[in-house]
Amino acid sequence: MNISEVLNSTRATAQPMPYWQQINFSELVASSIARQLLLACLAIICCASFFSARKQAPRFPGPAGWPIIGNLASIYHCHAERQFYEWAKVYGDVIEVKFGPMKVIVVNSAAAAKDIFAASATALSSRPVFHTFHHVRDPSTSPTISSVQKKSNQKHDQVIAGTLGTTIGTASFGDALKKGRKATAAELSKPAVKANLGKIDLETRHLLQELMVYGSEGQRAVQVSKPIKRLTLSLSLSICYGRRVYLGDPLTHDIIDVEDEILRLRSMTDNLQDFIPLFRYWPFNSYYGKALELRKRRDAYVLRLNEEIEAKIQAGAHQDCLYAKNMTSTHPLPVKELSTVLLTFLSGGLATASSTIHWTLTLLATRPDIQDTAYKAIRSVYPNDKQLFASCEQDSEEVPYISALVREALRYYTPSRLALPRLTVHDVQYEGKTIAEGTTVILNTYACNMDSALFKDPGTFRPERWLEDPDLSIFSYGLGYRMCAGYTLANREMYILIARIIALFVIGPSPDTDADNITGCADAAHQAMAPKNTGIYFRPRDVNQVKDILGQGHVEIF
Ligand code: HEM
Repeated sequence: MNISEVLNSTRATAQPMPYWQQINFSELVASSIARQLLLACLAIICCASFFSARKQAPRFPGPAGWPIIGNLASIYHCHAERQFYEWAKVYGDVIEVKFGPMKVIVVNSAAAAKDIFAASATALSSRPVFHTFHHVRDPSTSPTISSVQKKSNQKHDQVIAGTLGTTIGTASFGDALKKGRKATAAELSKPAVKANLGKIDLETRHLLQELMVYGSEGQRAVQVSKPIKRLTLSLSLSICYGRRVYLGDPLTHDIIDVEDEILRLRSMTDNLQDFIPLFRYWPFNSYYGKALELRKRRDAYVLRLNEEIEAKIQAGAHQDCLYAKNMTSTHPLPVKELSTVLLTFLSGGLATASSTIHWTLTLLATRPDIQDTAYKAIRSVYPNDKQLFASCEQDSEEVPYISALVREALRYYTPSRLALPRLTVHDVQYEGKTIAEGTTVILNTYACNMDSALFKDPGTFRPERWLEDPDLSIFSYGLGYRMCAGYTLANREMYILIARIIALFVIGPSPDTDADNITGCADAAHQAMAPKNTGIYFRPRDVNQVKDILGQGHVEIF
């Protein structure tokens, strides 16, 4: 057979068959049955969720949700706090929404927050447990073991929460929490903060020096996000381990980045797999690998910090710090409780205090009028910078306008806009309705801080409101039993830093600076809301005076 014959014979055999002959009836029947079965299953799931939603009539009003996903489509990856705030205008202060199949109560007004979180404080003393943060399916029993999961030989019942230590803010109610809270509260009390004023002095001087150097004495805009985070991290580490951190050290960046990513995994509105199990089996889902990697990196630096300080203590070369105090105490905390306290310090204020400082500087950059008022207020109390810097050792805040400015920044920007979710351990009654035991409750701190029944013109940034009425409530630190434990430290740190920056520099915006509390956010769904890192100018009011005052502290920033 020659080539043309071969081609002809192939063509002959490749003649298209009649359509009806091509149909494989057995495959068709099988695939259509499979398709119908799939459709039937979906229909059953939809009906079941629809009817179960109807059967358990919601005790609190709220927007209608979709089957399976509930209201997640309206709050995923966007400003959920704003969406809840808008829904509250339609349905009332306390609303019920669905995160997948899970019922969640969201509290959106100052009055309701006080009634529920303050009046029923012990009933709201726990935190819910989430799949990504607390439990991840054991890979040995999982049908979808990813390569990352296979590689790791750790126990997988807990991922982030099962690191060398756990934090107070994520712990469920129980004896361990009570002990951890007691130990942490002691280290964050007023006297403890007073004992650490010298550390706040040093760390704020360090930041001022960085603003001079990185900003070429006011010639260049400074990307302030990392320097501010370094400050808050270094403060925590010097309190806990007697060691400081520098931006030139990769460890600093590692801790800042890991803690930031961990907070992202804790966002209630950004982790669909926490509420819709189907997403845990989506083959391209990277959350599991991410969670394991973060845990590994966090364990590595906690271990490194512990080993370092132990070696220093043995060599007698350590600074005064919590770790050393515990080791030499007659009644030391057990290792687990100590780890909880240390890790709580490390992660507690890192993002929240940093974003409040960052927002305040962003606002000031766009509001020279507020800068002027603040500068005059400082000068009326401290005629020169030496007096201002020496006042750091004082126990009180002597410039009321600066206290009011920080408070207004906490209110208007509300860095932790949905606080941290709570879990009820008893039924809670509110206006004749019941929030049942075991319900997840969210305090919309943003909505409470924007409540027009409490604040006149809530959408306006106006520090004076706190001078007119110093007893106004603020919700940025949460409320009740699990309220923020670190607010005294955070307030002191922010007051000292902001007063010093305003005294030394004129703050200016870069072209993209956006101080709006919604459009200016770097990430709409982050657990700690920070502004975009657009760059800010810090022009020394008097270069020689700044060098003189900073030179007195001998701060090395590298
Ligand atoms: C501007 C700075 C800060 C803000 C806005 C802030 C905000 C919050 C919020 C909203 C909560 C949840 C409260 C609730 O559930 O009602 C919280 C909890 C907590 N914060 Fe802060 N925080 C800040 C700084 C700090 C600092 C500096 C520390 C410690 C170093 C800290 C330690 C804690 C702890 C331990 C909890 C958990 C309390 C518990 O669950 O019992 N915070 N914070």
